[in-house]
Amino acid sequence: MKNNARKIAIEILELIENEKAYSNIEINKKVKLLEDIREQNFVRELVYGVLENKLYIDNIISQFSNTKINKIDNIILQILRTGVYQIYFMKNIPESAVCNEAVKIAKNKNKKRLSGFVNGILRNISRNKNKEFLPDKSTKLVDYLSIKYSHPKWMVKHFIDDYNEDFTEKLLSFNNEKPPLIIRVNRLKIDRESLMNKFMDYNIKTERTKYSKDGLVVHKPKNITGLEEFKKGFFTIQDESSQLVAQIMNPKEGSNVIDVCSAPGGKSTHIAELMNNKGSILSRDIFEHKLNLIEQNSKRLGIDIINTENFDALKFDKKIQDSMDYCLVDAPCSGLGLLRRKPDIRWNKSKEDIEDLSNIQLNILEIASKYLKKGGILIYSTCTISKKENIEVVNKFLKNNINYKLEKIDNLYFEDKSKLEEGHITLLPNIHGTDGFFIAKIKRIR
Ligand SMILES: C[S@@+](CC[C@H](N)C(=O)[O-])C[C@H]1O[C@@H](n2cnc3c(N)ncnc32)[C@H](O)[C@@H]1O
Repeated sequence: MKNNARKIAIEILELIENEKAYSNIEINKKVKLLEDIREQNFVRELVYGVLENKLYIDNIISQFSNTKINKIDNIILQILRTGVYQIYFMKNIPESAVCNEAVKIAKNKNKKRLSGFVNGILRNISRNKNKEFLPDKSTKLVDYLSIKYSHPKWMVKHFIDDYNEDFTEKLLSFNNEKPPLIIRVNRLKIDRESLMNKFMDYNIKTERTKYSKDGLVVHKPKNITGLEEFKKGFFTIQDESSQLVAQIMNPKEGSNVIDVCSAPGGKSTHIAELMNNKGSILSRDIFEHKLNLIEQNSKRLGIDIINTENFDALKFDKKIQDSMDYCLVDAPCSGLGLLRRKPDIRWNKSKEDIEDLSNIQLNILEIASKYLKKGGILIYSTCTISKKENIEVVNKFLKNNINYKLEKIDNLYFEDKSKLEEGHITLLPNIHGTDGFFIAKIKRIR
């Protein structure tokens, strides 16, 4: 069983749990061991399926195991989780095959002693697979939502506090759906309609995005980064909500722009495209190695107005004070708007992170604002829907800085017109169908 898809998925899950490895990086590394594309997709489905349904799956295992979940040997636990996922969510796989394969993997992993435990539990679960074992919804709502949709309890409470119970249930359910693939058309090289036609030549159907003027939804994507059009820089993979940041900034050709947290360059390169590659963009990040990604992306997209620099946004840089027409703070954040694309975030963030991050965000915003000229535009964005990291940061900033005010957003279609008037929008996954995002447009008035 050298390159067995189930075994590879189990090894990836073990690395994610024990070493906090990133699912997308580990999957991309390990699926290369499998030649068959269907086998590769099976690994993806198992890893993401288990990560998205971990609490639900563990709750089932705990009904049949005398050993507590946190006392079960880690490899055995991953074998059980992938087994339960297949039994409950992949109904076309025969359950006997699921149990037999799980036992074989346990033996192969030198856990022969525990293979009987695996066999007993999975066979028992398979006999009872129509039961859900959920807490009572009316008396234990947070526990119910946490287990049913597999989000940690603190996160469920956090969403209920920020929004409400009904919204939270819809959001959690949406976070377990498969996200679509969205791309951004590079206007420097091609227009949206022409790129749609090129995709048609490959029999790939695309559709214009609802909010972004540069976006396309790609239906049934097949290895699109292998296409000549990608290599030639005709498009970038980027969610629709993230595309709205540069769109709302709406920078003029020839401007001076700074992006203080810019890697891997998704928004810096979009800003350059909107500026018709004329002007100057200073793209900074605290991680030197990530700056290479911005350079690679710029080269592919035909952009030469971006200069990268390794610089800590928490440090003030006097020499560029009052010099920028536009400034972007795409701040480090909890990522709670990305739970559909990155289920690992559910398990590696804590409530305390939100408090810590909101302090960092405010500090970065305060410092970055000093780089703007009078009349300049400051965009603050995050990929979270947590109010503490979003509007509350902006309000604190405005309270301390009377020379800045929120500015009306006048170049975007958005259902809630009052938010456009106020100068900030929040994209909510279950309402707008995008990743969760917050974008505020602030102007330096004095
Ligand atoms: C949300 S990501 C930026 C994504 C990027 N704007 C894009 O569109 O591709 C936040 C970035 O902030 C960087 N970062 C975190 N702390 C920082 C700091 N103190 N100074 C500068 N960059 C920082 C991270 O390395 C990360 O690349």
